Amino acid sequence: MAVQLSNLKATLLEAAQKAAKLEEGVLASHTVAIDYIKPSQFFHNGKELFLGKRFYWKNADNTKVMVGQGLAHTFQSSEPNALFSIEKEWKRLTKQVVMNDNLPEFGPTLFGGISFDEKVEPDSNWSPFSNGLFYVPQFMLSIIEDEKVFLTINLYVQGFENIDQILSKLTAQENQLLSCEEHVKNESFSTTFEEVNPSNWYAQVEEVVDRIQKGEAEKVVLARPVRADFSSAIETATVIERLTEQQTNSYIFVLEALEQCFIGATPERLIVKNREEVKSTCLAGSISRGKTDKEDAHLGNLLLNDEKNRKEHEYVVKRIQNAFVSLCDDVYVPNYPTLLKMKDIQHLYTPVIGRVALNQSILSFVQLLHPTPALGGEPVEEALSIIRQVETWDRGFYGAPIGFVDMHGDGEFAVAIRSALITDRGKRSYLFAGCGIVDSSNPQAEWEETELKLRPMKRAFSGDDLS
Ligand SMILES: C=C(O[C@H]1C=CC=C(C(=O)O)[C@@H]1O)C(=O)O
Ligand SMILES: [Mg+2]
Repeated sequence: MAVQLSNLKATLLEAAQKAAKLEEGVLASHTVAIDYIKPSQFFHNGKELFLGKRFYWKNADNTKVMVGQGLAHTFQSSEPNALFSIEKEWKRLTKQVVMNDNLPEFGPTLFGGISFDEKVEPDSNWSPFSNGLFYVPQFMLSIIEDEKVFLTINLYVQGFENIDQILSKLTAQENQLLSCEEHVKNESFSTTFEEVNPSNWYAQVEEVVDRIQKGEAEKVVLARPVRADFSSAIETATVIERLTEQQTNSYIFVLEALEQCFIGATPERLIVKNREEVKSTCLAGSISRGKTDKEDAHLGNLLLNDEKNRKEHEYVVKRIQNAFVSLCDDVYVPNYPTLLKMKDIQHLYTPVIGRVALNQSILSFVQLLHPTPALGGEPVEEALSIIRQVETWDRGFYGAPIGFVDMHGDGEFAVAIRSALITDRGKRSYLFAGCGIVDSSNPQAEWEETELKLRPMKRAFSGDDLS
């Protein structure tokens, strides 16, 4: 057994004492080092106990995996400015947190995301997510640099009641989560994909190009959904394993909300903050991968020198750079983009690095940066208003920030693209892909670009190679 009961009990009792004194709930957070367990297995082991209350996160440079199960505390907001109220409550909780003192650097973590456009009322598929949904998990597995493995148990404690009963329940749940009885299967799911209104999408791109040419906006990112129906309920852990294997330099994320499951493998970092250092990524401008190294390099060169793609990219660089300048002391941005290559696609890539005052929280960056022109457009309000008029479906959390913040206000958020919403008890899913429309965009080329962007999720769902 990983967690010493007497130690956990001491943490809970201390939190109970504090809660009684403060006359409000206090978060208890207890972390111990444990033996390695495959994170997809840990996720899978919680299916019975915690379905609908789980999350999964792997960062793109493969240095951190976090898997959350169960809810110690939920932050959900349907108000505008969801992040603002969530941050306020998070600060209150972390100020009073009680932790076991052997690993003080691993306090509690808040994981979740916000919707792409809080002015859009969530449709029935997205309503469990509201405008913002964040979890403090009851159990969290953290794997750092592939070797340091920790289990955190969090509990929101309001008084002394039933601590022994709570302890025995936590122990039983912990045993179930760490056991490896039923392995994750790698079965194929017979899948049919159906474009939701394809001909309409061509007309939408034409309309947006036309409106850009008339000067209503400079760039608008237009997206489209694809529906997938599975012959039998899809296994989320299987999809996680395939994405991990196939999208090695992407973030992999899952956020469950009741019966819905949002999942994806995105290459795009919105922001990472580690003490004074903050980094973002400008990712916009795309071309396919070549079949040979020579063809791949040739395509990369075409992309680096393509006027339309450079323009798409430049809007993103300018905006993120300006946002950083407003919050940071020092900002570094290279003069030219380089290439970021994934399995199916290559992108123009420019990192942005800054230094901030220690008391800035990552959430202020999320608030300021989202939506970047890689997902919204330029100018932002004009682009959002065109998206609201032209797209007839709800993006929900697609294209929006997803990630975590720790008790110091540090953390990391990715942009939730290359993603899908699994619904209908695993029998159906909606995949999403978008592309940056500028004055010279061609509907057919943009269609093909979104096809490339859909491939990782299609491959992970169907189990087919698609190469
Ligand atoms: C909107 C998406 O991609 C963005 C990120 C990288 C490249 C993009 C592009 O070239 O259009 C998009 O701005 C998506 O994958 O759904
Ligand atoms: Mg593009």
